[in-house]
Amino acid sequence: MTEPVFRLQDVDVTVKQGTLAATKILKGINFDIYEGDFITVLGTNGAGKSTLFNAIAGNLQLSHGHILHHGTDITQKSPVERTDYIARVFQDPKMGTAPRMTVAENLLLAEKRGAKRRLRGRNLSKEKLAQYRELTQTMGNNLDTRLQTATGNLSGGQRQALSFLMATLVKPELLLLDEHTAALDPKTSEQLMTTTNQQVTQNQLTALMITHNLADALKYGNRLIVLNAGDIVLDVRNEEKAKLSEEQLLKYFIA
Ligand SMILES: Nc1ncnc2c1ncn2[C@@H]1O[C@H](COP(=O)(O)OP(=O)(O)OP(=O)(O)O)[C@@H](O)[C@H]1O
Repeated sequence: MTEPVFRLQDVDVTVKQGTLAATKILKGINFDIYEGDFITVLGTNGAGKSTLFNAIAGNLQLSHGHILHHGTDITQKSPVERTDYIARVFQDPKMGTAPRMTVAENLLLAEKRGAKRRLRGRNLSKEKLAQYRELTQTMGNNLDTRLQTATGNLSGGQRQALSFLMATLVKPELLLLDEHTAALDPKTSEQLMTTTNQQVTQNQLTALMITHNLADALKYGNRLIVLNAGDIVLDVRNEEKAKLSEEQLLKYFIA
């Protein structure tokens, strides 16, 4: 197998809250992420899924272990430095977009990822708007008709679709999807999940997607992991993943 894009080596994350004793949330995680992997991430509440994302994105310090990016140790790199190659979409539609800026302005800002971020003026050329219209049409939820609307006035589904586009406009080396459809109604959630799958597979994105939906975890991606009490207890790919059933997965959710 080729070299992983990201490698987690013996990763522990320990947190201390106030006077309480320190708690180890991630326990000796060893995990390789390969280019083109689309990994669904399952686990009970509190298993450590978001903590895993926070560790990868640099929002939480490791108490032990290393994170490598193409073999280079990035353990001490800040979250901002890591945004050059890691993008994230959160569960909350309010995160990830600037509410007072229009859809088009948010997209323009997203284009600056990895480069100077300052938005010089807000002059969007006709060509740029046409390009954004085409791009937003791919989400199939009328976002293309709201390019000049302030993001704060969008529906939750449109705002999540915009967050997804912003995270992927400049292709990240790793896309972290943190239950990004969970706050949406069933129909909108399914629609965003379908377009997510299309975009991830068509653009050969490398992605981790946390979900509590067993059917989605089985249906999407080439690989599936289950976290339990801070450790990866199942890691399957391709044929092995295709053979898994919801019943087999349910075993991991019984205390
Ligand atoms: N910064 C922190 N400080 C203290 N405790 C934390 C911190 N981050 C996470 N925890 C605790 O670590 C445990 C794992 O949390 P985490 O959010 O990673 O779980 P999760 O698997 O994403 O759960 P859920 O499915 O409910 O979102 C929880 O008990 C949580 O309270």
